[in-house]
Amino acid sequence: MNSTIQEKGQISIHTENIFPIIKKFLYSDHEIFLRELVSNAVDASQKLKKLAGFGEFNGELGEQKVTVTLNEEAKTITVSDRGIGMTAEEIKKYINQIAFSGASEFLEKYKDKLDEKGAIIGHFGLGFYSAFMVAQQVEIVTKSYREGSEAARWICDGSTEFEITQAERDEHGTDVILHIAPDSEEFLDKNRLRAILEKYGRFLPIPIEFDGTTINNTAPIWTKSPSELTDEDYQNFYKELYPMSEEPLFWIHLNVDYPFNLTGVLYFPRLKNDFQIRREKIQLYSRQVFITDEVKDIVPDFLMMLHGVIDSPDIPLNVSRSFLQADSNVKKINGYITRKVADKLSEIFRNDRAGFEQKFDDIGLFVKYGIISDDKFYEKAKDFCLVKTVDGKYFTFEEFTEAVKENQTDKNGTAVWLYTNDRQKQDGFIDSAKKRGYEVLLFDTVIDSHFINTLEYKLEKTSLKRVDSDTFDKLIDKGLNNESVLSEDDRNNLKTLFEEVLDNKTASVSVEAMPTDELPVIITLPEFFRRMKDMSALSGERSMFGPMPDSYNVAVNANHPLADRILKIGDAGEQKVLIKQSLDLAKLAQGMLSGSDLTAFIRRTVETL
Ligand SMILES: Nc1ncnc2c1ncn2[C@@H]1O[C@H](COP(=O)(O)OP(=O)(O)OP(=O)(O)O)[C@@H](O)[C@H]1O
Repeated sequence: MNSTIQEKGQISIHTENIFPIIKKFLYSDHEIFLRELVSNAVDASQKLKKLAGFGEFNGELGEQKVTVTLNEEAKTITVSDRGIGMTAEEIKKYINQIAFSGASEFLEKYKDKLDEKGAIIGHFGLGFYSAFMVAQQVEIVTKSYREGSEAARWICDGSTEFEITQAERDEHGTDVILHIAPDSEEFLDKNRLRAILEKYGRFLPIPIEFDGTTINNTAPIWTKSPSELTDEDYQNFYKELYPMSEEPLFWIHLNVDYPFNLTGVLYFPRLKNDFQIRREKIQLYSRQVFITDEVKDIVPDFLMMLHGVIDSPDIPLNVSRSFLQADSNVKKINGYITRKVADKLSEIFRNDRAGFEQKFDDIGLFVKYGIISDDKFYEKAKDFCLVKTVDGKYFTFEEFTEAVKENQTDKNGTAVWLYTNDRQKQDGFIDSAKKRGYEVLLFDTVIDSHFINTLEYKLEKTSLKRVDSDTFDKLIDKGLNNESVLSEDDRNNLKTLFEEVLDNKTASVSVEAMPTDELPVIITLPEFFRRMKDMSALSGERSMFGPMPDSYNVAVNANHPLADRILKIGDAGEQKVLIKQSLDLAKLAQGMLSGSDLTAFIRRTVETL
């Protein structure tokens, strides 16, 4: 080995010493040094393969792979490739100038954001110099692929001074040797290194060898053409990504190269009702290098319920997250993915309606979330989004509008869609609705209260009412008033009697002429207030609707024989008991009776047996 110093020099950069800043800046993410060095090694290998392909390199290509070696005793980590290598001149140009200026430019640009942890996607742009986050000295031993090149060694200890000497090396390629600093010895651990390599490099296009094994799949399915792939390939890849998950429902292969470059495979997981815990499963890659699985701001919120991989070199990685949302490529990418997802769902809907219905319980949450949050998605989804009745029948919006037009249009020409959010609790109300031939929809997922609002806003002349929000004649008010068998005086009397027993200022009492086969008293929860309450409960906010009192209506059926009996009963005590009993029955039907009220009700009922 020739150790005569050929050149010592000073790297000219503006920042006096950028390394402490690098350390501070990337404090939480030191491990990315390995991603940067391995990516450089992969790039160098691919460049040589390309040159050989063009006929510009006729030497021995050798097995193109990148090897990572850990030497715990010497406290070094070495990244080796058999790529294009560098001449001493190229080291000066690429490492001393480009890499250094790249690093200082990067820091210059983002130093205002030093405290904003994770502000920059994947901390891209730092490249080779990220080695100094963990190394006290970095050594490069390299030989260019060009014929007659001499090997060179570059050493730098993290100051702006470097040294270049001649070196011994038979084959073209580069070794980057990191002499790990005392405060970074955590990286001198085999398992830790393997974990980092698997995280960032599991789909790199050149084999990465570590500790005798290859850690990566060099040709993940998103880099292939859909025509080469079978369903099994997609399913296997899903298992590779998420070994613990259930099988996906279906998938979309993304592949576009104009006006931006993007490939990927997105999977529809079985979501059921738990969309919160399944978020952040999409992995973002840039040319097969893992960047992040926090794709918020890159992918529309509702699409984050999907799983899979997106690979795009056109997503700017060295900008802060707030910039990202405004980036025109990111906007276009969002639009493209949304469109592809909607098209896929539409295709399944058209080609296999039965299969689509079967899957809808799993994807309904996703489709509804999309409809709520994205107008463009709504424009497509309105034709395939389904609503389900309590009898298990599925309808599109248009089909349902048509199905209920005849029987569920009120006197103002508004179609009324009835729904339940709890078929057990609202069983009596559902039953009454069905007796009248009404269809009752089932809206019992976490986002249905938002979905209902969106539907009402989007659909023309349609209102949605929960089955227990009004008495049946008013729920769909067709303007056909039942005759009351009671006089007006009797009705007023009855109202006062009930108000006295009820003794609740937030509830209102009305006496209505209902069919005799309806219950004597019905408690309804007005749609508007109930919805406000539901929404504020869902958002968890203490909004202006904060802890709202239960507002409900008590409707006394004037035509029920009990009404007449109550009025005619001589004994005031007995009258009170009868009113109390009928009120409690109505509360019971609404699930509103509990605690001491329920106990008292049971005692009273037992006494009458
Ligand atoms: N293993 C290597 N073999 C050959 N050349 C290399 C190798 N590593 C680095 N280089 C050269 O050094 C240059 C600077 O590397 P650096 O990682 O700082 O930036 P980059 O790879 O160009 O960009 P990025 O910021 O995306 O990493 C590279 O462009 C390349 O020319």
